[in-house]
Amino acid sequence: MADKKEWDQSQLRKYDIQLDEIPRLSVKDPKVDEFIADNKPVIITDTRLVASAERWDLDYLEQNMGNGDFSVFLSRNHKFKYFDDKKILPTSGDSRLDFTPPTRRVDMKLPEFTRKLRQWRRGEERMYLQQALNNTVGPAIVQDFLNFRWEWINSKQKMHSWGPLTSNLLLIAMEGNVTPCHYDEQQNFFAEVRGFKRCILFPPEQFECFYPHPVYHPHDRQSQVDFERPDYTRFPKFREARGQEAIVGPGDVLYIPIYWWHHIESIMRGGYTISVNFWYKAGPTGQIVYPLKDHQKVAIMRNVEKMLVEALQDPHEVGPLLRALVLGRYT
Ligand SMILES: CCC[C@@H](CC(=O)O)C(=O)C(=O)O
Ligand SMILES: [Zn+2]
Repeated sequence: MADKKEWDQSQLRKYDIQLDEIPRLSVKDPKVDEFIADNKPVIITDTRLVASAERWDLDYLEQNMGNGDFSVFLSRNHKFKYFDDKKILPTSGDSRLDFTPPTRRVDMKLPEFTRKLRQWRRGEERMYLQQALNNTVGPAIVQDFLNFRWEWINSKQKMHSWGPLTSNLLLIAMEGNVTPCHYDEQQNFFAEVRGFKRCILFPPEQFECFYPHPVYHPHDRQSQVDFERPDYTRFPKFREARGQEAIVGPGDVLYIPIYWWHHIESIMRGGYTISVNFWYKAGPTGQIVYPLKDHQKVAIMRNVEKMLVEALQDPHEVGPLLRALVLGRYT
């Protein structure tokens, strides 16, 4: 008898997007390495990568996380759209450059976070704990962390010539929380410890469907498209987006390839979720091979944008200059 499904479609938010399935492969399947080598998403089951965290729940974390401060983001809705506060320009009087942060970050001790989580009432700000695991956590958690299956993940890092591990983020989300569509410039092994998260991914070649904010903007790398209410007038190519989705559950590891767009939501009415990600810098480019890969073109576009903003100083001159350069000449 197939085990009862642990979630149903009513717990997923409704989007008008064409979606296929992300393949699920056992860690023993050699095809796993083909997917990683091809920078294609895959869910890897039975890795035991974070098995030592299986006992992590709010009580255990409360008792063992130590007395450090943890970064908790607060949002007045269910979206936690990342922004880089180092890119927020001083108020310039030019309203086009003004930025209103959609969330705010506070420091919390873990007992305060778990208490607020238990006492949360609709209408209150939602919370999302996002904290790099470091040595300020308690000794039991350090032990669990050291007991991650580092030999497996290190072998993947080596086999695929990735760069160094940059961080492991501990993610504790409330049910229904959404991290809107964005890409990262790092390879990511995304490990689900508790609860269920729906992950929707799109390849870098669909860049034109997602209209990311400009590189100088605090929302750099984040899509401007609101999946719940897409503005097809401003973002017509969003209709052409075609993604792959999967629901990750405890013990699943999702490979999110560098530069791939991803939207991740903790399913509604599924309780809080706990995830740990493993971000790696890209490996060395080595010999440039043509035709260029799509993510390389994204990197080139980023460099052109950065150079032009630097050279022109006024970001509003970038559009007109690029139009003058392209229209009637490269079109
Ligand atoms: C801050 C990182 C959040 C995470 C998505 C999620 O689990 O909500 C993600 O985007 C990633 O691991 O790259
Ligand atoms: Zn991400």
